[in-house]
Amino acid sequence: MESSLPVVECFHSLQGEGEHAGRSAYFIRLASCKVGCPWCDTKDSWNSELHPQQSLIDLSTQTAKAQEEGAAFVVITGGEPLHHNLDDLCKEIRKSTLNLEKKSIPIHLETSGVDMLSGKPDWITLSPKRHSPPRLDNLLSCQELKVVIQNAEDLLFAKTMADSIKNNGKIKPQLFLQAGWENEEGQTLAIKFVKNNPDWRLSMQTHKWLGVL
Ligand SMILES: C[S@@+](CC[C@H](N)C(=O)[O-])C[C@H]1O[C@@H](n2cnc3c(N)ncnc32)[C@H](O)[C@@H]1O
Ligand SMILES: Nc1nc2[nH]cc(C(=O)O)c2c(=O)[nH]1
Ligand code: SF4
Ligand SMILES: [Mg+2]
Repeated sequence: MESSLPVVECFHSLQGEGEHAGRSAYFIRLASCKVGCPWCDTKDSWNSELHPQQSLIDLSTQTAKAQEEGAAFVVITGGEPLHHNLDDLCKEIRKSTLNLEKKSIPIHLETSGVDMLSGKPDWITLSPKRHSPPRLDNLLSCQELKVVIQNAEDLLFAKTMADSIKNNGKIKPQLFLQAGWENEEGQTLAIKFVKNNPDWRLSMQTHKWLGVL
């Protein structure tokens, strides 16, 4: 049982990436990541000791306030959020955001998928990493697969991940390539691949282009 979690930041913005890009979302960025991607854009989140603990009640109250202000869903990200057990956080969020129709705010999760799933998210964005591949059960339960492309090996890895889902899974996630930020090679490779492979779409980090959080 967790009553608090280390938090880097919480903010209300637009989802910048993937299928839900452009929609109003409240972000909870949990600290801690041991996956160690060399090009990670949130390295400040890795060491959880640098970030204060916030109570689950505070996090869910903030989420309920954001919902009142228009957030269509909450995104739990990090760091690597599944380094923590998310059951209690998600329970609190569901309780605080329950409306008269007995519906709670949808909970979206951004994860590399290296740890066991928790929290029963409504939407899982799985961004698998070549040097630290995801658990197969996570791969088979995601709604979107979003592979960051820095070089040609990453494209082969993206295809391998999609094939594993096709060969083992029942659900068919939307497939995205996301070019490494400020990586021209990644961008060129991703655009060419998507042009030739209509099952795949390009995910832009639109918030970075716009200069917002
Ligand atoms: C910072 S991660 C946090 C969630 C989780 N640790 C993960 O990797 O999915 C959020 C998203 O940003 C992506 N990302 C991180 N650094 C990036 C970069 N330099 N360029 C493009 N995407 C990046 C990740 O692959 C992931 O999809
Ligand atoms: N606007 C915005 N959209 C995002 N989608 C995923 C993000 C993340 O860091 O997980 C992110 C982020 O940091 N900002
Ligand atoms: S798994 Fe996510 S947070 Fe961790 S290093 Fe990789 S991109 Fe960064
Ligand atoms: Mg981000």
